[in-house]
Order: sequence, then C-alpha cells, then structure tokens
Amino acid sequence: MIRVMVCGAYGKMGREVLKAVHRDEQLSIVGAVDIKSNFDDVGELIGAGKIGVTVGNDLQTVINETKPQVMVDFTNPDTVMNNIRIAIKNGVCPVVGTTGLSEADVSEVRELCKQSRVNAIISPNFSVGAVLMMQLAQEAAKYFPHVEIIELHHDQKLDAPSGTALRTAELIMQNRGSMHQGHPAEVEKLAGSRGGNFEGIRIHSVRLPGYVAHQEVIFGGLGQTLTIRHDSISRESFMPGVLLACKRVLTVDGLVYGLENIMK
Ligand SMILES: NC(=O)C1=CN([C@@H]2O[C@H](COP(=O)(O)OP(=O)(O)OC[C@H]3O[C@@H](n4cnc5c(N)ncnc54)[C@H](OP(=O)(O)O)[C@@H]3O)[C@@H](O)[C@H]2O)C=CC1
Ligand SMILES: O=C(O)C1=N[C@H](C(=O)O)C[C@H](O)C1
Repeated sequence: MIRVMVCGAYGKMGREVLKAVHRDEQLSIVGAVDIKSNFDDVGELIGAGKIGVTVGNDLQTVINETKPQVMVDFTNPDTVMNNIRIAIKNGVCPVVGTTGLSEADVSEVRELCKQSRVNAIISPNFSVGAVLMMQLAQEAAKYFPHVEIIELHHDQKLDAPSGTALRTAELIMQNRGSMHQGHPAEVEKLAGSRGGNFEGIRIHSVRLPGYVAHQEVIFGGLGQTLTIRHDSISRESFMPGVLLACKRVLTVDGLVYGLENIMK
C-alpha cells in the first residue's frame, strides 16, 4: 500500500481525492490537512464511517505523525509552493493539481527534486479528456494558426485564466509561434473584451454557477472553423489521473509536468 496524504482536504477536489484514494486497493489514506481543520475523521468526512485518520492543520506535524510517501495538493496558488517545499524537504513525493504556479515555480520544483532525489508530478489538469483536447489542439495548430480559447468554470475558482487554458496556449505555441490575430487596428470599446493575450492567442474566462470545468479551443481558417471541446461534468473526471499519479510518482525520474507524460 502506498501511504498518501491530502492537502486541501475540505475542498471540492480534496474530498473527491479522499474518496477515490480510500476506495483504491493500492493506496491508503494516512493523513489530511486543511487550513480550517476541525480535526474531523476523514472517513466521516467522505461518508465512509470512522477510519481513525483526522484532518490536521499543520503540514509538517501531519508528516511527522503519519509518515506519508505521497502528498496530494489541491489547495490554492498562495499555499501550494510552501506545501511542495515542505513535502520535498521531508522526502514526501508531491502530486500537485493546484493551478496558478508560475514558470519560475515549476523550475524551482524541478531543481528541488533534483537536489533532494525526490520525485513530483504536477499537472494543470488530471482528466484524460482534457489532456487529449490539449494534444489535439496542439496538432490542429499546425494547420490552423488562428485560434482562441474559451474556458468556462464554476464561480468559486480563484485563478483566471485556468491552468488548463494556459497549458493549452503553451502547447499551441510550440507548433505555431507568436503572431498577431484579428484586425491590426481593432479597438476594445470595453477593456478586456478581447480576453487575455498569450502571444497573440486570446483566452476568455467565463465564471458561472452550474459549471464544473470546460474548455473550447476554436480554430478559424478560410471558410471554416474547427472547435475542440472538453467538459468535466463532475470532479470524478480527475480521479483516474490523480490515482495514476499517486502510483507512478514513486518511480518517475524527478519532476514530471503534465499527466500526458505518465499516461503511455
Ligand atoms: N489539476 C486538476 O486536474 C485540477 C486542479 N484544480 C485546482 O485545484 C485547486 C483546488 O481547487 P478546489 O478544490 O476547487 O478549491 P477549494 O477552494 O474547494 O479547495 C481548496 C481547499 O484548500 C484549503 N486551503 C486553503 N489554504 C490552505 C492551506 N494553507 N493549507 C491547507 N489547506 C488550505 C481551502 O480552505 P479555504 O476554503 O478556507 O480557503 C479549501 O478547503 C485549484 O487551484 C484548482 O484550480 C481543480 C480541479 C482539477
Ligand atoms: O478550478 C478548477 O475547478 C479547475 N482547475 C484546473 C485549471 O485551472 O485548469 C483544472 C480544471 O479546469 C478544473
């Protein structure tokens, strides 16, 4: 059994991860952390009855007391780097879904992994469908350089654009390069109407109750458009990817960035 702890245990993703890990025969929940801990039993939190593991409020203490091998982090952009540093310092392998990490953050994690010989997996999206959507978009960009991204999420999301949208734009850039899109003289009559600008790729973020996580990548060419769309209609969509990462992180080499790199 691989010993797993979860940071952000009371959150939307944290609870879903606790349920999925609890059901998995190769993984065992040994600890959980959340900033607003009431020291609840994790089993009761997920409707599985008492399992004798409580939600703590301090990561270092929980690591000392529970000796995890893997830390899953679904917290927030202000918290995640500190959690990763603590985990790696203690020889615990991070599996990170929290978005909002900068390029410098990812480089720091890569370096920490190398220095400490501890592995980590970071993925802006753990759903297989979203990974395929990104790969198909990257391929389509070879033939359709004009592209815009619309991402749609629940209205409790802290970061915009989504980590997935940024990763999609990065992947598209590898196949088409930076360019201006739209009329050279276009004017925004309302600031922000054309969305965020990632090397010419416009990214539009919708935040509404009712959504989970959705993205459309729209390509335009002469007399045609191509739309690649992915919908996470429930957070269960992320669980096979998270569980796979928990199992693979002990044996990968250093930092792996992106679920696609462990799916094959
Ligand atoms: N990679 C992927 O596939 C996915 C990534 N995500 C990302 O995961 C992250 C979490 O999403 P979601 O579950 O919806 O968010 P939630 O806000 O529902 O959950 C985050 C939890 O972390 C808690 N928290 C805040 N600060 C700390 C801290 N210092 N230590 C421990 N816990 C803390 C929050 O408490 P409080 O509410 O009090 O702040 C909350 O309970 C986001 O960055 C999101 O973008 C989400 C879905 C899929
Ligand atoms: O906050 C979310 O919900 C999600 N966040 C990730 C992102 O920012 O891309 C992954 C998924 O879109 C859900």
